[in-house]
Amino acid sequence: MGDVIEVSELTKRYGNKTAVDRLSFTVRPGRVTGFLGPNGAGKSTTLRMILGLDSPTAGSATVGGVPFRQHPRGLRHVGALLDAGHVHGGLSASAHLSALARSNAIPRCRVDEVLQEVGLAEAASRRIGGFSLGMKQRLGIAAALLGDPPVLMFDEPINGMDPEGVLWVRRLFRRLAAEGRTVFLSSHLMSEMENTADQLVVIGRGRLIAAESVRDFAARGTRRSVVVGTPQAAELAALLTAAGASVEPEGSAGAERLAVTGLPAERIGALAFENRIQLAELTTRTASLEAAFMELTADSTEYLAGQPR
Ligand SMILES: Nc1ncnc2c1ncn2[C@@H]1O[C@H](COP(=O)(O)OP(=O)(O)OP(=O)(O)O)[C@@H](O)[C@H]1O
Repeated sequence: MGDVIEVSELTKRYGNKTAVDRLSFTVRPGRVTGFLGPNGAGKSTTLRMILGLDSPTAGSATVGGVPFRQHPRGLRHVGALLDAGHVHGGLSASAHLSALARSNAIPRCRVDEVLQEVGLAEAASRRIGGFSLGMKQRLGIAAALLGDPPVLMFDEPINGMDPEGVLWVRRLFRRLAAEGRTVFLSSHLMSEMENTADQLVVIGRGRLIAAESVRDFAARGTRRSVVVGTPQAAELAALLTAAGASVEPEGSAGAERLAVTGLPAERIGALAFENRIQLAELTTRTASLEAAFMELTADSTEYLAGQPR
């Protein structure tokens, strides 16, 4: 159902500042793709170019093989939330969505459906001016969903949401992807993407840093290790070292936990079993995504501790 978003050698310069630098990546349907980068990395500029709101200095961006501006179906083809604060505060939620529906030839009944969907049915006739940021995000998501589009893009959709809102929006994105849509969302926080996205496009200073699955991205960070708890720590450590693993005691001296790298949990368990060593714990520690992200973008943050770089 979804369409592929294809960004190719996309470049945007403002004067002598290069906001987006020969960026190429593909966003596929049926999964949630996170667009990740520190503040000022060029995410919003890229999204605006995909939507045809900014023209590239060089390169191209297409949705379903065609530049977005050439799609006759507009909101019925790509739904987007760019800046939740950028709505007319004097209108009610329902009037705002009705106007959008009219100008995009979307049936009026969709307005009530999407308000219901985002949990704003009760607030439909209230002025948007009095909405919290979280409510404005929900309204922006409602606008993106209005045309029931196969492609959805959201810029920092989780900003300003309360914990319950975050859980709701995660489920919504996952469902939209499961329906076969293309779902592309930006964030500057790895922690937001960790439980939401399947795929990641990571940029820093306008350049591509990584485009891969969340799992592969995590594997780039700290090496995978296995934590083993046992009352026979010294004995097991000797066996594991002999089998080629590297072993570090965990915590304070005399602790009965070992951090093991270089052998998978199954091998460690088998070795212990064969040698009648009792295990109290055997846990594979997955690399922290946050660590991988910090490591990879360390050179690309625009400002470090308030210092322009
Ligand atoms: N209209 C503009 N004129 C000049 N510079 C701009 C303009 N728009 C963006 N920039 C610059 O381009 C760079 C990328 O900005 P962009 O807003 O795309 O980043 P971002 O990754 O979305 O960051 P944030 O999360 O802070 O919004 C920044 O250095 C920004 O200052």
